[in-house]
Amino acid sequence: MSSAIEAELLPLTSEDGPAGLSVGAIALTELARRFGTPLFVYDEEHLRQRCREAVSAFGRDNVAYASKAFLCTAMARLAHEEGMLLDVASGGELRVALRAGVPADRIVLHGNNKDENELRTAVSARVRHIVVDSFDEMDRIERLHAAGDLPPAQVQLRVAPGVAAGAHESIRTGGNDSKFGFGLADGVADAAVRRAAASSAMNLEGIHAHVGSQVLDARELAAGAAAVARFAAHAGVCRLTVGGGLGVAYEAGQSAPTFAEWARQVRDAARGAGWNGEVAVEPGRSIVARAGMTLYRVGTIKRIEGVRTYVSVDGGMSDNLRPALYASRYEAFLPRSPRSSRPLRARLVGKHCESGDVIIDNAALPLDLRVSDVLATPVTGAYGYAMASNYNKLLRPAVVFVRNGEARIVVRRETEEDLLRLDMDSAPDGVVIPSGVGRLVAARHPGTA
Ligand SMILES: Cc1ncc(COP(=O)(O)O)c(C=O)c1O
Ligand SMILES: N[C@@H](CCCC[NH3+])C(=O)O
Repeated sequence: MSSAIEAELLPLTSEDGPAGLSVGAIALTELARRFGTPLFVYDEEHLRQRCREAVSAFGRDNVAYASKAFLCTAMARLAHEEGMLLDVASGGELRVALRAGVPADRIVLHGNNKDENELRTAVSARVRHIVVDSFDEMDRIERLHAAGDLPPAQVQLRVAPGVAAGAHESIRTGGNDSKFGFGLADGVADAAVRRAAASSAMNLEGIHAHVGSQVLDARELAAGAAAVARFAAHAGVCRLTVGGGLGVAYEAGQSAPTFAEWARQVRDAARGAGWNGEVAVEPGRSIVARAGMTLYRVGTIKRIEGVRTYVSVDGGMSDNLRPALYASRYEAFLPRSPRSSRPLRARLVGKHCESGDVIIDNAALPLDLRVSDVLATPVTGAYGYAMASNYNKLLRPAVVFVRNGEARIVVRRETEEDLLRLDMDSAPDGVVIPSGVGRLVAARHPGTA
């Protein structure tokens, strides 16, 4: 644990040079200087390579990038250019994908509680298919169809196969006790197939399931695939989607299956269960996690004799919620000296007013770490920016793509003006109205107290 950061945790174009670690042929310290911190940096070449590997393992029409892991128009465009479909899980994600120019027939819509607007937008845009999650959603699709001139929706049915996997309880989805999908165990999935097949508002093309996320053993994904494949074969549909879930290494010593291994395992499992068609997947984390890292600046180092050392950086749980939510582990290193050994033990924390604002408990760090150093946490490309918040009114970081010596901001850093723009009681110049706010609200919104 005192050794230098492992190359397997860094983006593919990482190189050690006189200015320290570079990604996409730009030194990370230079990126921090130019764009400020905290900063999300993505290796564009790495992103593209992961997309290509996934497409080559599963086939162009069988792999959708699960955009919930990280989405902006640049990412949507990149995944589309590399031949992937795009999985969106809300009207907002759908909007970004369409704005990026991804054709609707390369987009699939998910969600356990899609509202009428989301469904109307998806059906009228003619997305490739909608993954239907409940009978209430079928009611909505039928109402929309009956009310207007919308075509029948192309649908797959999400089932809960009774197989759950994943690194934490909160990210396991496929069990019988799940908010997602029609249960196989209680026969509800059979009823859903009968209803969808009989409805003139839906064209039932397939069965879908997703057992969970951050799964490092492909056999667990294969077990889920077998359960859902058996059902799909019996349902007589022509498409089978087994979701995402392939894990990544976050710490030294971990390893994850390749896309080719995942493909082999789920295909064999599906075939063994009587499914003769193709198998589609929706990887999110495994496309983007290792391509991205976060750069912070160290602000304070507090040594408590006989207790521990705290190292505070300028971000925290607002840009990486995963440690607080799932006890997820990360590593950290100094981009100025990536080969340094890391014998110092410290709790790496953020700047939020909360003791649980821990990025890495017991982090391994170099002894010469000092205030104002740029510190990097690798493998933050998935569900970092995507789950970022404004807690304590911190500003969401900028996101930069780097490639061949060029860096481009794909999402700009939030500004205080952005925050105030949503605040209905702040004056136009950003000065908060000091008194009478309650009366003002009442006058603007009749009916409020
Ligand atoms: C339906 C569905 N597909 C795909 C994914 C992507 O999962 P992952 O990022 O683990 O690959 C998820 C999230 O876990 C999901 O719920
Ligand atoms: N947000 C989770 C994964 C959820 C996957 C989406 N179904 C994570 O950060 O690991």
